[in-house]
Amino acid sequence: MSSSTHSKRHRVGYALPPKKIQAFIKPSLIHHADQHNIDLIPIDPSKPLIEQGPLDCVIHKLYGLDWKSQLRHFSSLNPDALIIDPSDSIQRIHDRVSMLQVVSNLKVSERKQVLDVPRQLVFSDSETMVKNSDDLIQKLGFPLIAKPLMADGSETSHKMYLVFDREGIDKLESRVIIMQEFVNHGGVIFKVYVAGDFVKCVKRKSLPDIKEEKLASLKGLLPFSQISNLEEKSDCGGGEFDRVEMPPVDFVEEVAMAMKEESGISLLNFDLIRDARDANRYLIIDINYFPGFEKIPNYESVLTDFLLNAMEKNKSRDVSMVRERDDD
Ligand SMILES: O=P(O)(O)O[C@@H]1[C@@H](OP(=O)(O)O)[C@H](OP(=O)(O)O)[C@H](O)[C@H](OP(=O)(O)O)[C@H]1OP(=O)(O)O
Ligand SMILES: Nc1ncnc2c1ncn2[C@@H]1O[C@H](COP(=O)(O)OP(=O)(O)O)[C@@H](O)[C@H]1O
Ligand SMILES: [Mg+2]
Ligand SMILES: [Mg+2]
Repeated sequence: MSSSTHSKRHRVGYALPPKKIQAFIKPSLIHHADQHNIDLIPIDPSKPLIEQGPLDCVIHKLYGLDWKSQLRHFSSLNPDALIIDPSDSIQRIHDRVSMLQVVSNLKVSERKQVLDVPRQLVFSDSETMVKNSDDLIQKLGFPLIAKPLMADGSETSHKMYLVFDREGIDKLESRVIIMQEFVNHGGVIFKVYVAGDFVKCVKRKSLPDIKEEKLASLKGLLPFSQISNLEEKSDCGGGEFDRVEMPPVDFVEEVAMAMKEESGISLLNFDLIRDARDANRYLIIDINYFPGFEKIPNYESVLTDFLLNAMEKNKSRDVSMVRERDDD
C-alpha cells in the first residue's frame, strides 16, 4: 500500500441500526481505525446523507426505499466515494431463493470437495403449499425446514420451523413459504466470515441430526430461531463439538472468494454444513450481509485493513478510469 494512503485521513461514514452500532462500533474499533488514519463518522439516517459529508466511504446496514434513494443521490453527487456494499447486491441475498442462486452460480475448481445447496421449494402462500403437499413430500420428504422468504434482519426473518409430518405442514403460519430439505450434518455449522480478502471459518452449534428411527416419534412442528447464536451447551462433557474437523482451508478460501465475486458483496458470512452421509459434500444454507464481525478475535484490525484496502483499490480504479477517459 502506498505511503500516501496512510498519511491522508479517511472519512468513513457508518449507517447502522442502534443495536448494531452498540455491538460493532466499539471504542476499540474507533481507536484502532483512528491510529490508521480513519475517522469513523456516524450517519444520521433521518437527515439527508448528502449533507453529512464529505465522506470517502460509507458502510451501511440499513434498508428500505428511502435509504436506497439516499445512497443513490449521494453517489451521483459523490461518484468517487465508495459505498460498501451496493444495495442491489445486498437485496439479492435478502431473498432466500435468489440467495441460493448465488451459491449455485459459484465457480469452484474441480476437487474432492463438492459444494451444493439444499433442495427447496417456494410457495406463494400456505394455502398453495397445503394443496401441493403430496408433491412437496414426494420431492423433499421429512423432516423439512420451513423458512420465511426474506432474510432481511426483520424480527421474523430468523423464525423457522422443523416440520415432521403432513399435520405439521397444515399448521404452518403463512409467512413461512420456503420448504427446505433438512440435511443431517452432525449438529455443527461452519460460519465463514469474509471481509474483502480476509476469510475466517469458525465452528458453531447447529440443529442436531434427526435419525430416521427418531423421526417416527416426532409429530407436527417445532419452532426455532437463531440456533447458532445460542450459548454453547456443555455437549455432555464429551468434547464432541471440539473434535469436529474443520473443512479444508483452501476449499473454504476458494468458496469465499467465489462468493465475493458472484455476490458483489465484500462484507458477509455464510453458513456451511457438511453432509453427515458424505464427508466431502458441503452445502451452503445461508448468506448474511455485514454480520457480527465483532465476534472475530482482533476484528478491529481486520476491519481497519479491509477499509484501507478497499479505499486504496477504489482510488486506483478512479485513476485508471480517468486515464481511460484521457486516452479517448
Ligand atoms: O448480531 P449478531 O452478532 O448475532 O450478528 C447477526 C448474524 O449472526 P452471526 O454473525 O452470523 O453469528 C446473523 O447471522 P445468522 O442469520 O444468524 O446466520 C445475521 O447476519 C444478523 O443480521 P440480520 O438480523 O439478519 O440482519 C446479524 O445481526 P446484526 O449484528 O446485523 O444485528
Ligand atoms: N437445510 C438445512 N438442513 C439442516 N439444518 C439447517 C438447514 N437450514 C438451516 N438449518 C439450521 O437452521 C439454522 C438457521 O437457518 P439459516 O438458514 O441459517 O437461517 P438464519 O438466517 O436465521 O441464520 C442454521 O444455522 C442451521 O442450524
Ligand atoms: Mg444462518
Ligand atoms: Mg441468515
